[in-house]
Amino acid sequence: MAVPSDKPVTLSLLRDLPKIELHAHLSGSISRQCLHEIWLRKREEGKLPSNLEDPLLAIPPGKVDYDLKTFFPLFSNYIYHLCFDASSIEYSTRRVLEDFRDDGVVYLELRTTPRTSPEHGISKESYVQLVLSTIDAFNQEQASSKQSNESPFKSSPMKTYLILSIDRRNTAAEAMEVVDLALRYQHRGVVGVDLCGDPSKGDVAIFGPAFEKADDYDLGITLHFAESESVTEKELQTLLSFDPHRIGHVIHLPEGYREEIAVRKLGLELCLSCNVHAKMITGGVENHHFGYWKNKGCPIALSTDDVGVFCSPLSNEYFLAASHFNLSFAEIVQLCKGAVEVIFGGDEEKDRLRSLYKQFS
Ligand SMILES: CNc1ncnc2c1ncn2[C@@H]1O[C@H](COP(=O)(O)O)[C@@H](O)[C@H]1O
Repeated sequence: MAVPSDKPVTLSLLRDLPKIELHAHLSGSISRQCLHEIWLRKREEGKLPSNLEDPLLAIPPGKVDYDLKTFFPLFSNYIYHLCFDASSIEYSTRRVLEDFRDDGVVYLELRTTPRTSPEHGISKESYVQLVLSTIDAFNQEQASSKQSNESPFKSSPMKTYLILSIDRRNTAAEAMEVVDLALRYQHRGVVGVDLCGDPSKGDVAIFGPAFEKADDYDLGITLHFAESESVTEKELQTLLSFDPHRIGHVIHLPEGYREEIAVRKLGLELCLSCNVHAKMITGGVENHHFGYWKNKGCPIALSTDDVGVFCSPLSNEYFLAASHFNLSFAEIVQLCKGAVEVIFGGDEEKDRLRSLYKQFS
């Protein structure tokens, strides 16, 4: 039965709406509550690095005003000191998956930067294996579990895939290592590679060979693009020369780039709350460049970026878009349908998602 698409757009309707999340960083998606639980457990086991503050104090609930200067150190100075061994990486990954599923996400591309924790026997490869085995187990449970009847929409299990991130501080060799890992685990659900990290760091030109290889072997390519005001045209040209399928944030664009992006019909991963709270844009949601892009023909995937830090689940991102840009439910569904076309998970997944959205008249 078709669901009428003129329903009033409420947050609860948007929670039930089957959603696609394409831009979510694993470590940034861990809730404070989950970090707190890990902290308690590590303290009990006597494994807590000395003086590591309780997450509920270090990242106080309700605090979302992290800007680009205070945001990146959260990971290297704090979160990675809590999630450093197999049990904490597995536990946090699972909780992240549950949070997305509980918010009505039916297709998730989670991204993470392979990292090492030598004292705990974690190499970049075993880190990727740990995350993938947690995703595998979750995907299997999902496939075999009964879906809730409470939702007004025909529900579907959440299916998760992995994107491996190259950090802008990586060397060319480290970037190539990420691509090689992505290729080695393509058969286990790694679908793409990303370029992320502090936009004030590094020279992206050194990553050319890594992205060329990713492209040669049909990995999806997504790049953080024009995140900071200091971005140069040279950098944007270099990034476009990597032939990305999707780009994230897409904020500080010099003249001419909008047209180029529209001609290429690149998938845009737009993160409203993150950009507002981190002051990456001037003003509030109503000033977000989603307003510019919404009718320009590029598929848009509204995304959370780091829901653990900015505290706005995907349903809320859709709600913000609907309320600030006056979108009807039919327009929201249309937005979701657009995102289907730029997923990296292959034709079978696209068919599953297309048929899911067919229920809306
Ligand atoms: C403003 N938004 C952003 N811009 C750029 N990079 C970001 C980001 N949010 C997160 N990351 C990248 O993701 C890592 C944490 O997750 P993983 O350990 O990889 O799972 C951060 O260290 C940063 O490099």
